[in-house]
Amino acid sequence: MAHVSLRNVTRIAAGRRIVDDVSLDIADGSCQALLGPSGCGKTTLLRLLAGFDALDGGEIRFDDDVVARPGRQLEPEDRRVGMVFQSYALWPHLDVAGNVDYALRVRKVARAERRRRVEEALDIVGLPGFAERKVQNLSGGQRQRVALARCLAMRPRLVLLDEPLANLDAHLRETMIDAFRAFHAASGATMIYVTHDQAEAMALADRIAVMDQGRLRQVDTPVRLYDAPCDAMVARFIGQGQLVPVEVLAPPVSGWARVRLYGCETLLRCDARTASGAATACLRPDALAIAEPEAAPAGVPAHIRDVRFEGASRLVRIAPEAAPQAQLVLRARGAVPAVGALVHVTVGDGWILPKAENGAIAIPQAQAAE
Ligand SMILES: Nc1ncnc2c1ncn2[C@@H]1O[C@H](COP(=O)(O)OP(=O)(O)OP(=O)(O)O)[C@@H](O)[C@H]1O
Repeated sequence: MAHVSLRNVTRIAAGRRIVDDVSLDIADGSCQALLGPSGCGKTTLLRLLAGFDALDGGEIRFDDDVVARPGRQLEPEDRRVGMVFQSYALWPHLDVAGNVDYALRVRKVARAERRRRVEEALDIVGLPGFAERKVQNLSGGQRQRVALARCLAMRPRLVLLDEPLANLDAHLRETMIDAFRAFHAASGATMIYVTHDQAEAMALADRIAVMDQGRLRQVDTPVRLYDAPCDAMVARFIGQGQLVPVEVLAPPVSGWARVRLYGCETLLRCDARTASGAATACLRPDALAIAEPEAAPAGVPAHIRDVRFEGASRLVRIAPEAAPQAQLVLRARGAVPAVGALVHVTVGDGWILPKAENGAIAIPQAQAAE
């Protein structure tokens, strides 16, 4: 286990700051996700942690050890870091036990201890009895479990995972999330999990760091990220957030402010520093609902533009009467009036984005997991 600390970490490539002044504390034994769109710098940050790339500025520490700073670079093999990649990186000519055992043999761990660790690791990842199977005959999910077992057997203090489920189909991904949780519980290692899939990050991580263009936008618990995004990028990226203009009518009371939204008054959650005046709110499809027709008209009058059947629910696109160009999406559970019908849309929940201070984005930098 290790407490990981990054201070002003910067990596420059081809004249660009592809990791730009990243500071982050990751608590001992926690699972930290790095989440962001393609090209935002997550893999580069992971490579800096592993020691595959050198940084151009800042410092990385594992507990009290400085493992990287400009001019000092601890070799990857001396960092006690385990890696799990989307490509599995298994030896095709070895059987399952041979793969799990390989690095232990290189490190000259005693035979009895090796056998015990391999057996234990295969049990934890759900592959008991697979020791003598050839890896070529395993499915993608089983191969990834072997890669996890190999990592577990090494007892690393830090495990770096780079999109480990990207090659698996949706159903397998679900079951593998349980395997990762078991892995994390059994190893007690600090985990840093890179993904562009927010559902994966939410299901696994204690904390999520959202990255964009080399920088951290928000570091928070999954619940806080969903409920209180710090800016427009995070709001849109997480949970299909939709940004709408509102007018805050009065200063907030106990975290709620009265706002005017498309001509209707409603209450939205907000930061205590929210001021009256123009603001932007984040509304999620699940928090909007079509009012019952027999109820007294309340909510935002809007026309139904489009309905998409999704099995358990319908995704409904609406255009507010007060701003027909603005389209909002809501998720409805029951029957939906026909396209073109006028309905009233109620807002069950919404969040007013904090204002940027002095042109900079107000980033909540939550401390490492308690
Ligand atoms: N050695 C390099 N030289 C030049 N540019 C690089 C180098 N390595 C990465 N980049 C660029 O830096 C940016 C960040 O790359 P990185 O692979 O870290 O992103 P990512 O968030 O992991 O993306 P993905 O999810 O697509 O893997 C990209 O624009 C990439 O093209």
